[in-house]
Amino acid sequence: MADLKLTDIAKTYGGTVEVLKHIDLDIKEGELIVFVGPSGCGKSTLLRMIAGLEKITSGTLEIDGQVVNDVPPAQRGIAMVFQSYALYPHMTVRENMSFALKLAKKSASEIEEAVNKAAQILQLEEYLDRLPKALSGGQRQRVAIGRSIVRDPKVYLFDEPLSNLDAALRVATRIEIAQLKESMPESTMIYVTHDQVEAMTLASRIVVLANKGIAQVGTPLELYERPENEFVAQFIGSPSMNLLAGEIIETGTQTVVTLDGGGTVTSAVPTRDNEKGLRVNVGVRPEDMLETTGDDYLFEGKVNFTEALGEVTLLYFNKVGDNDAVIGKLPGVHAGLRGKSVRMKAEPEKVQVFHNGKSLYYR
Ligand SMILES: Nc1ncnc2c1ncn2[C@@H]1O[C@H](COP(=O)(O)OP(=O)(O)OP(=O)(O)O)[C@@H](O)[C@H]1O
Repeated sequence: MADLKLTDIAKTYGGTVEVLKHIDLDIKEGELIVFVGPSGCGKSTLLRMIAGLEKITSGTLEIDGQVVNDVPPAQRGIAMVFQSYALYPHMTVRENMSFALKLAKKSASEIEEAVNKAAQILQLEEYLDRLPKALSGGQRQRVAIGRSIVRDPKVYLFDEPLSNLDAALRVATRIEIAQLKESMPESTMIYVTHDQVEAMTLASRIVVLANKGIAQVGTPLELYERPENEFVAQFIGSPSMNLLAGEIIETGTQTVVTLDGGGTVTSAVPTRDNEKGLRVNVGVRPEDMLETTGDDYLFEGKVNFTEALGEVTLLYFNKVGDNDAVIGKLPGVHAGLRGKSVRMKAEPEKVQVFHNGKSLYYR
């Protein structure tokens, strides 16, 4: 299938509205790359430039080593699946899936073979003679994916394909997409989503877009465990990672930080001698905060509010200085902690250290 290489790509609308700049990205055959980022950060724009539906303002896009900036969409070997399925309502599932192949003047037997194969992969065999209106939302989305599969594209592009589905169907269709990817290990896929769980579960690598550029590229666990900057730290994971301001008091293979709120914490992020005294933000995820009665706490605060979600309880503490309110997430039910003062600690491996917004882990 295909490798993609994006080099210094930029997009400006109407000569003045700069949306993306300096986008460098290597995508290898067989990867499922997910673009995430805040609303308006340019995810769809980047996908549409790859598809050829939007002009690339500057930079180069290569597919399998060939620069395709000026190659029309139909000749790029790309298939795009949209959030609105865009099925032809008066055509059956079979006709919808055959349409592009008919246009491409394929023979009847070739079309039949391709449609039957796609229908089998997507478990649509029993619906082939139905009209779209007689299908559920999830089935319609499968037909939309089927229309791409029959064309045997080099690259699949998905623009929020599940966002019109209800919660249960989203989960079921997400798993189907994951299985579809497993059944086509060599196909390259790029997937835009707002949904963190989709990003974490589907991606071989996630690209976080923010401030017109790439904030970080990495595997889901790299982004979760070692975010490069505070933006990614707080964008990935829910509730967001807590950031607590403090000062480095011990450097070395482990770093000790005293926090403005009174606590102390050890991080497995190493620091250099000359970084003693540096002002930093310590980052700890709510799920990595552990209750303690000892003196080795990083944070002590009154629980203002609790939310019991069944499997976990969220604890909402006071704000500490300029930072956001601290949130803890304890397994089980702890509604009784409301109004109490609680100490929280964290294991050194789970503690990030940021200076000027960037993780010291990556120097
Ligand atoms: N044709 C256009 N002319 C001018 N600006 C545009 C045009 N299309 C998109 N934009 C702007 O480009 C920016 C990026 O839009 P884009 O749709 O790529 O973002 P997105 O990350 O996909 O957003 P969302 O998550 O909300 O779908 C937005 O600020 C948008 O207003």
